[in-house]
Amino acid sequence: MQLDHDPACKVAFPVIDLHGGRALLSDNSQRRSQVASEIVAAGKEFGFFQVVSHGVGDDAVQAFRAAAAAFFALPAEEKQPYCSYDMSKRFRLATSTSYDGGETRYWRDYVKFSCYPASDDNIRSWPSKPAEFAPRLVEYCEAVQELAQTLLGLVAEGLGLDSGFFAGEHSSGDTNMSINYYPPCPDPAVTMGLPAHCDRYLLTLLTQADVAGLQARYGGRWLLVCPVPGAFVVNFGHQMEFITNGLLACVEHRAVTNSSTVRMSVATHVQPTDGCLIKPAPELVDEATHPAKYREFLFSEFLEAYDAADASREDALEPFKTHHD
Ligand SMILES: O=C(O)CCC(=O)C(=O)O
Ligand SMILES: [Fe+2]
Repeated sequence: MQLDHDPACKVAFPVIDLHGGRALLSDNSQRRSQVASEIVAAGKEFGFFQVVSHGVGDDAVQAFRAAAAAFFALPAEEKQPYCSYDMSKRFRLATSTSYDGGETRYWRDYVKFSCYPASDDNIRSWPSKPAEFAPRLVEYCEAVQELAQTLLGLVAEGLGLDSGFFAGEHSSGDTNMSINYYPPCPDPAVTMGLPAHCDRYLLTLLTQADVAGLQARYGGRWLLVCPVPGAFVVNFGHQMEFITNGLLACVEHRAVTNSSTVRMSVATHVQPTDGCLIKPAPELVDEATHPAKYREFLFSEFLEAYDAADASREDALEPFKTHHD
């Protein structure tokens, strides 16, 4: 198993300056349209990019990451009540670390939960310890949600759609968070952190602080998404690929482990409402030149197919293709 990225590869994922995020961008329409085209160009070429000067305060990022790390550091008996493999649980802690000696081994503990909005149901499901977890989560998610909407507006404009195109049902399902915790691993050469997959949602915003480990597919190989101080890594989920008729593809990615340092990634997944009708945007379809590659379906239908596809990008897309391409 070859886990390392190719050090001879000189390609790097683009780093895009958002000039302070929503407020600053809205004051300058020329700058806004330039950033929108940079985002769409990066999305078409790579499906992965990083944003800096994005308007989410470093304090909010650091404070939430510290609270999340403190959760993982709790004694096992305090975390035990959250431990579950029942996917319907609103907040659950699980591990994919196995000692069974199977072919590929994984080395990751994680929590998955609904992080936004701060509805009563969501708040009730969050851990009460450490005490800073819930308040720091609310702060972090409000800021990240605003950044997500800014990015979605820019993506829409860059594609020639109305800037509010993604603002309604496409992005107003409860936002999901995965906090992935990778302890130092005795043998990274034979152990993956997280298997290759595409995100099932619309848009993912991820922080990985300064520990490398995330790799994404580019040109048939795995390319490291190098940590950039203060940056959010942005990538598109399957829904963006459907809605843009394949223009902004979801790209496979995975995480590798290392033997010396704990790595923690915080992935925020913006998603449609369950009942949202997903279909290629009519503005991006032309029966003669760009026929619709995907049929219409409800987002809930996709979620079932995704689980059945077991992390295979092609198997997840297949039931929704029109076979025009
Ligand atoms: O740990 C990472 O950097 C990858 C996380 C990820 O891809 C996910 O949670 O969907
Ligand atoms: Fe992912």
